[in-house]
Amino acid sequence: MNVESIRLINFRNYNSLNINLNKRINIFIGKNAQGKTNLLESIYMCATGRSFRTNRDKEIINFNKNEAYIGAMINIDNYEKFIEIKMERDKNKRIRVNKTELKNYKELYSGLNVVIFSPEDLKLVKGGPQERRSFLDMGISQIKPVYKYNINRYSKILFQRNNLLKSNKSKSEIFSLLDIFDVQMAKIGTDIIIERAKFIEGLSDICKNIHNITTLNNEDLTLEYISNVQLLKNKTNMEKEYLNKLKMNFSKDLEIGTTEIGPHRDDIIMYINNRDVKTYGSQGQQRTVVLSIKLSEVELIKKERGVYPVLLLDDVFSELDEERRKYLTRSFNEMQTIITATDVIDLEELQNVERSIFYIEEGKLII
Ligand SMILES: Nc1ncnc2c1ncn2[C@@H]1O[C@H](COP(=O)(O)OP(=O)(O)OP(=O)(O)O)[C@@H](O)[C@H]1O
Repeated sequence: MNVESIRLINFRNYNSLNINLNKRINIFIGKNAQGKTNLLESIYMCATGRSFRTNRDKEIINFNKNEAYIGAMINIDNYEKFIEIKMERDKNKRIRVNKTELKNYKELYSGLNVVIFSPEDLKLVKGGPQERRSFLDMGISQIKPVYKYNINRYSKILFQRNNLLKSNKSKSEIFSLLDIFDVQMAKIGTDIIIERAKFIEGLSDICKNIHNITTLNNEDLTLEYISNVQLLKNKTNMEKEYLNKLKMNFSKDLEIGTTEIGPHRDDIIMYINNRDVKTYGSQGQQRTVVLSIKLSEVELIKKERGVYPVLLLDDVFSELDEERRKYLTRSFNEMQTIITATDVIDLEELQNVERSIFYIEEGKLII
């Protein structure tokens, strides 16, 4: 799986860019604020349909323009696919796959899997639960299109349910009107929780090994998935329990004007040697945990899809010590890797692997 070429028009600080990527290693070098992360962002968008930096597409359009375009030729199992995204101010973006426009831009399943690793990912450990849920959602959606569909439906129902809770209708009227939402919520929410638990279980197994290696057997990393709906083997029973919990919590939900029960409150706890990393981990330990999780995601995608994803590394080399840098470098032996850095980087472990080096200045390629 690889990105063959990318074309950007009025995308952030790129007025116009056409670039053919190497199947293996691509290194983009440039000073700060020249457009390196912007380029990774455009590739990420072709894979997932959205940015990893913002939910507001208009931020992506060049300051002085009204529309932006990304076109990427991708190769999946030797089959080429052309993904195009067009963004206009005050309009929803439009996405085309092989020249056919999607009815809904939220339905993009490009088949291109990407894993991004950047210094910002420290939020995965240090940030709030929202960061970890978003990691789960982006990760699972790339492997399972139906999950993405369920997440969109769940968000809509949650929004409607919360609006009803805040409305000035009588308590009994709200209670009876909620029924239709609750049944759907319990059904879709159960599917979401089951998928998340499966994902964490798979990730956790791989993570244990990888983290053992990245810490020279010093640390035992475990990931625990937390939900306020109990995970049961029998899906029908789980849905029933979930529905029951929603009903039991009705008075409290009404009082606070929002829904407390469901996967929108899920979290992941990460432990090193049985201690919560968020609370007790040093900055270096937290960084290594993120590295282990990201590399585990790569392996999980390989396991689920049979091919490696494209790895996007945003300026991470300067943050890692020698040992971890070497480990990371060896891990992208088999996949297309797109790296950004402010200086030339030395990949001595991969001397014989083909690579292209690009220099970026003010949104332009310097030849
Ligand atoms: N919508 C936009 N229109 C034009 N320029 C933009 C837009 N959004 C961001 N930029 C510009 O893009 C540049 C930042 O690009 P980017 O984040 O890719 O930098 P970078 O090369 O990765 O830098 P660093 O090494 O500091 O992370 C900034 O100069 C910023 O002003």
